[in-house]
Amino acid sequence: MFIEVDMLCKRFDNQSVLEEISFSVNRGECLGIIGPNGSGKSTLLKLLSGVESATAGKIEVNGKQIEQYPRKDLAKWLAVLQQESLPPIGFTVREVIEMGRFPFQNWLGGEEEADIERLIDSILDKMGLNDLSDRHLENLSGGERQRVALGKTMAQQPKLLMLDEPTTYLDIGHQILLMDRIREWQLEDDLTVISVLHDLNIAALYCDSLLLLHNGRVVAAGSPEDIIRTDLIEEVYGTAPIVMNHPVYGLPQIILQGESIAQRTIPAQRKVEKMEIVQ
Ligand SMILES: Nc1ncnc2c1ncn2[C@@H]1O[C@H](COP(=O)(O)OP(=O)(O)OP(=O)(O)O)[C@@H](O)[C@H]1O
Repeated sequence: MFIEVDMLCKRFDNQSVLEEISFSVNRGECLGIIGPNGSGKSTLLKLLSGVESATAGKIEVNGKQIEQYPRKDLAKWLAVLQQESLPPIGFTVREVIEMGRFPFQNWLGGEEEADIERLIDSILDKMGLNDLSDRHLENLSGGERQRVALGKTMAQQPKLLMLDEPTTYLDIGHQILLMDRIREWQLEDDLTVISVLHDLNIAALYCDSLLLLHNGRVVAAGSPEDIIRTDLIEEVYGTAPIVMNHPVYGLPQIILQGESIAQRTIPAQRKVEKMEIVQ
């Protein structure tokens, strides 16, 4: 077992934000953390990445508690892709990606320049950033910046990647591109991935397992088929989507329903009285 979380609790002042969270993640697995706004997803990610410390409970990585790893060691195998984690201004795409190597360098540099060049070139290639490599970050679109941010974490060559809502602000093309690159990287390098995701359809398509949080507690954990169910989603999100199997991949996908939509004037030939719900 690569990561083992046991009875984790987090309180801020007197408010309990996470209660008795337990789960495990295998090496090379992608775990999606889902749940409504304020359910504790980002806080859980901060505890897992060592940014915040837990009030109670423990997190073990490879049999050792996360607090026992020196900061510098953590930075060598754990990368976190956060919203807006890029430097503000004045750096080119290539320079930012090179910054991913910082945890491995001493004050003299300390890495073979040719090796680093080769690594950065391959990342620029993989992320489709070749034509942008000399452009300044501040002149890029949101989707391009997010690709650079992922490139920077790739340069770090971590064993464990954590992502906080990586597809927010991205159009569907860039969402798929980003998730595909992460998935390929996961499979090629046996990378373990833990990602907070809002989009349940993306979560079902790209995650091996899901952890559903509500009010700081784990409501359910399991495969996408176990978790993306109308009853569970309604209990937690307060809206009941239709769940269907993806026609190509067979994975569960949700289709939203809303009261006011039913009241719209919809041509008779397009209306269906009742939809069969696939569970
Ligand atoms: N530093 C803090 N001090 C006090 N309360 C906090 C702090 N950080 C988070 N919280 C509270 O903890 C709860 C969970 O927040 P968190 O950001 O983890 O939720 P989330 O599931 O990631 O939400 P969202 O989907 O809206 O981003 C919220 O009620 C939030 O106000």
